[in-house]
Amino acid sequence: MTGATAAPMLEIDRVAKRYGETVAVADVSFTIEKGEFIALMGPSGCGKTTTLRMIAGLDTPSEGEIRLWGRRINEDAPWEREAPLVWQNYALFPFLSVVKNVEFGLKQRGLPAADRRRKAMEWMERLGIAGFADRGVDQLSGGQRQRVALARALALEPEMLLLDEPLSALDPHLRVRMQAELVRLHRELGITFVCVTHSHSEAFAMADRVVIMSEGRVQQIGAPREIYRRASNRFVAEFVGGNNLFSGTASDAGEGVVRVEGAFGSALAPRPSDFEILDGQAVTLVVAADRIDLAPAPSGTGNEVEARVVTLEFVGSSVTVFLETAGGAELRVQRSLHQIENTPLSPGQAVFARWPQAEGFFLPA
Ligand SMILES: Nc1ncnc2c1ncn2[C@@H]1O[C@H](COP(=O)(O)OP(=O)(O)OP(=O)(O)O)[C@@H](O)[C@H]1O
Repeated sequence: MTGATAAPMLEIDRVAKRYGETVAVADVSFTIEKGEFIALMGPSGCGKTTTLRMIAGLDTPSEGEIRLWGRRINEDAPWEREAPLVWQNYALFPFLSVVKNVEFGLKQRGLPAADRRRKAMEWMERLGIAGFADRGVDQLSGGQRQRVALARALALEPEMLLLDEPLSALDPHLRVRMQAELVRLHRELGITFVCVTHSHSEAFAMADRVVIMSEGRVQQIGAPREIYRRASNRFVAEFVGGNNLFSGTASDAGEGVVRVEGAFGSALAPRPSDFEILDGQAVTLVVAADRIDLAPAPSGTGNEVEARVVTLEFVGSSVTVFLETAGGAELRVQRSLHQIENTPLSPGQAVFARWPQAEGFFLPA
């Protein structure tokens, strides 16, 4: 459409979806700009698939409005929207060959046979599956099937591609490769991607912005780094993982600095600019586990907490050190395997956990 000057590509405006008594989506608003890669992420049942289905036109909102380039599309049927959904492999037609699967949408659109074959082959070449054109889809691996599903959707040249857990059926090794492939395709094609996932690593590795949902509501929207480094509430801080949430009592430490004292020990952190913290108020200080250092002796500078190593957890080349502070609070620190090898730690060992003042931030009450 013309005339709509700065309207975002897609607007989800106070959308709710109820199925009888069940509230699948309570109140969701966010916008998507053309060319973005958006990930909808949250725990099972938070309403992310329902949100995607409403964007696709497979479900109609009970309340609110969905606008594409400023135009309400609540009542538009899926085929009236330039947004084919790539579901997982089960959505491929097992009785059709690979090329017929890829051609399917083009045939529905009435494209002549020669044109749709040419277009299908182009996309299959691009996705590295042209060699399987005449195979049945049940003779393909998970990754190949995922490529067929992608080729089928992309052949329609959508403005926006909606992906529901596109990588969940793949083994971990293949998942990482397909993840890189999706990022590459997104960059090359300039199409807007909206992807539902419950996987942190997928969302944070692929998306420009992540929408974190819980119980049918948006908890935070932001670039992956922003969400990791500045969770806006307790749910997000806990959900993204890797954070310490220290409870304590606040007191003024002068010059834009707040002191927090609690079972974890005592620490200073910058006073937040967007909400107030009063003396004596109960607060939660967040410090990312990978921003804390461990040392055998106190240095006498910065935030320092005495603690004892409880256990170590090794996942790949990353090590999480679980500690207990002198006051009995839990503390976790993330190290690389390399760091642990250089400075071995063992359960029961006494250490000093330290972090720069600026690394801590407060959650709003
Ligand atoms: N057709 C339906 N009828 C009744 N309830 C539904 C329907 N679809 C979804 N729900 C409910 O709405 C809530 C949100 O579902 P939704 O599928 O959107 O969650 P999700 O975040 O995608 O979860 P998952 O990661 O498990 O797929 C759930 O409690 C679900 O049981």
